[in-house]
Amino acid sequence: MTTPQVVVHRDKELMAEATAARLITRIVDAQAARGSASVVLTGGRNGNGLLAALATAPARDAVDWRRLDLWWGDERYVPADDPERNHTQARAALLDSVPVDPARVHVMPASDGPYGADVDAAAAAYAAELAAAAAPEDHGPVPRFDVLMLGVGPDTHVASLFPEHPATRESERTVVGVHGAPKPPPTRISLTLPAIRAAREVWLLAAGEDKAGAVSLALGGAGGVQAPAAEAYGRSRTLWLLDRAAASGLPAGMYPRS
Ligand SMILES: O=C1O[C@H](COP(=O)(O)O)[C@@H](O)[C@H](O)[C@H]1O
Repeated sequence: MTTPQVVVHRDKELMAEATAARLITRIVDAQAARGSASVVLTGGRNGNGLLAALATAPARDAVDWRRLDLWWGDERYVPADDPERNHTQARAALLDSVPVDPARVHVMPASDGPYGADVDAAAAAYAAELAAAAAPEDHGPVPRFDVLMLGVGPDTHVASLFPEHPATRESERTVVGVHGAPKPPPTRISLTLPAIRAAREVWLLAAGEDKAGAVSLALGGAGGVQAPAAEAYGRSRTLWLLDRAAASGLPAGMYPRS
């Protein structure tokens, strides 16, 4: 487990811009070191805000978009063109305006796809896709993602792992079908905590007053079943990227204040 580092920005706009700049640097460094990079995207307000900031970032063309694998941390199990899909929102925010290789954009299955209503089969298929992409040096059933991003929900959920939900206890599978999620839509696909922890770096994003309670609970020693965000960490780095409102419940001394 890596100790979380907390970075607090003035507001959500600056947080999105600074995180976009950070992500560009991380991708460019990974491409220089290993030839390609792999990033796991998140949905939600902060995830989409980051992608929109990336789309207009002055340095965005420093990324070789064709040498980038994109995965998702979770997806809503609805039809492929549904506006609720994280993929649909990511396309609008960024993916339709950069030259990504479609074969390297690893979209989670949709409910009108080959698995129909069987979300567990859809989740197993995504797990198989991850396993096929894992190299021997990754030493596990998923690639060693360079950066895995997670929006933190007001209830501390990350990906589609909700507090007290059975998916938070999963210790074997890397991807699960989620039934009865408390936030609509109820049927989802999610990476599990073991898959999340395979990433080199895990970045948790939270902005706004409605996230302050979740941030202080997760960083205040809660367990992963009560507060899934508390147990999302990377092998080399765990970074909490916040705005001042989301950080307002943290004790003095947890991050440098300006
Ligand atoms: O449902 C979801 O919510 C979280 C957080 O969303 P936010 O709008 O409260 O920031 C998101 O990270 C996740 O990917 C998504 O499916």
